[in-house]
Amino acid sequence: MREVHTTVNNIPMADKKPTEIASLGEFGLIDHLTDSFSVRNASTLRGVGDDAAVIAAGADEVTLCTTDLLLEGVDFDLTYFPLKHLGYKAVVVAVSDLLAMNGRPEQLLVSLGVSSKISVEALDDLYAGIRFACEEMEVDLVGGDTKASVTGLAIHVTALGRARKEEVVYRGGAKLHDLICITGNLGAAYMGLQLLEREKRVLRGVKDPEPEFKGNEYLLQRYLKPAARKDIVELLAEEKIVPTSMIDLSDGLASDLLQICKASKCGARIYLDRIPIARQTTAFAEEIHTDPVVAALNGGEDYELLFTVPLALQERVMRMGGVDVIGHITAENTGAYLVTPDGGEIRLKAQGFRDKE
Ligand SMILES: Nc1ncnc2c1ncn2[C@@H]1O[C@H](COP(=O)(O)OP(=O)(O)O)[C@@H](O)[C@H]1O
Ligand SMILES: Cc1ncc(C[n+]2csc(CCOP(=O)(O)OP(=O)(O)O)c2C)c(N)n1
Ligand SMILES: [Mg+2]
Repeated sequence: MREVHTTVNNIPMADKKPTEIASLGEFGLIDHLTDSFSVRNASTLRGVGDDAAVIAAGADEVTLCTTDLLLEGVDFDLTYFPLKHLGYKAVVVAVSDLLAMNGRPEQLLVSLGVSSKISVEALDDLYAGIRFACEEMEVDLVGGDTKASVTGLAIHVTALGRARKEEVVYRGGAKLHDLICITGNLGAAYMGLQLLEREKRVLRGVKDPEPEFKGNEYLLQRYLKPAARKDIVELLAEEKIVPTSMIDLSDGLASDLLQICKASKCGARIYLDRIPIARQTTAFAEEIHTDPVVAALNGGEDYELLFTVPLALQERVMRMGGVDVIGHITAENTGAYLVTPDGGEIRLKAQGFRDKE
């Protein structure tokens, strides 16, 4: 009998074992799946590869579009994640990608996969959080889709925004000697997650569990109710600063800075003692015998902004407040490094949450 040779993306299926997703990693998988697509419409100014897609809307304006999927058991655990907070966070995760393009968020579409164990009251709580986020970030809920789910809860948020064409900031615009700036502090959300997971472990099987969160409230807030930095995008506009590149910190500083380096074809030096880390993050990291810097580099879910500006804008950036300069852009062939206080250099590796999966 003749052997059948089907090919999928040029992989002969009859001769080869199926390729495990883990061998590509998430970013490798996205590239593998999307590489063979070309852009057909002149209105698609930027497709796959940045925080949001950029679509022409008139002569000077663009529409920005991004989508994020949150899955129960993967992105959140309903034993300790209040639904109101979850609704709020789902909006933040999507809106943050529009802000990372220097855009104004305007509309949201929210789709749900709802498992039978979820009550109408629980969904009311989820939507109270979504409503609160819509009011705070001045966005309109304009649609979505609702289905029963046979697995857990799935929340899928698409966010649309707008920007002037020349003000859109891409990942790929960082230039040699630019300053690397970040907002807020890093690693707190990851420590909040560690705290919640610890209390869940300790209190497993206890009838009326009373988790111990005293002194760590800030960590919980950063994990359960992160802020989208719309204030920073507004401040940048007030100061008339258009960053050369920008990304939101969802996957951890190391992984996200490497995305800037890859897209901008550059290297980077960041200084360990300049990475802002909150007191509670350091204290809790010590308590559980982990390194707060590792949490900042690889923890993820901070939803702060990382951007680069020309050296000449240092004073203006510092004047904004809430922004720290943590390093500078170097030539591509010098790689991306973390410089320790004793002058040691550690090569940055993408060890974000997703790369460990
Ligand atoms: N399954 C997919 N099909 C097409 N494009 C995708 C897919 N998954 C992710 N992307 C695109 O790949 C890029 C990187 O995705 P991701 O790292 O999730 O971005 P972000 O962290 O900013 O949300 C984005 O432009 C995103 O739209
Ligand atoms: C139960 C649980 N386990 C692990 C995590 C950690 N976690 C989930 S997503 C994520 C980073 C963001 O990744 P992704 O959803 O791919 O965001 P994107 O880059 O697409 O914006 C992290 C650190 C979590 N929040 N909850
Ligand atoms: Mg992003």
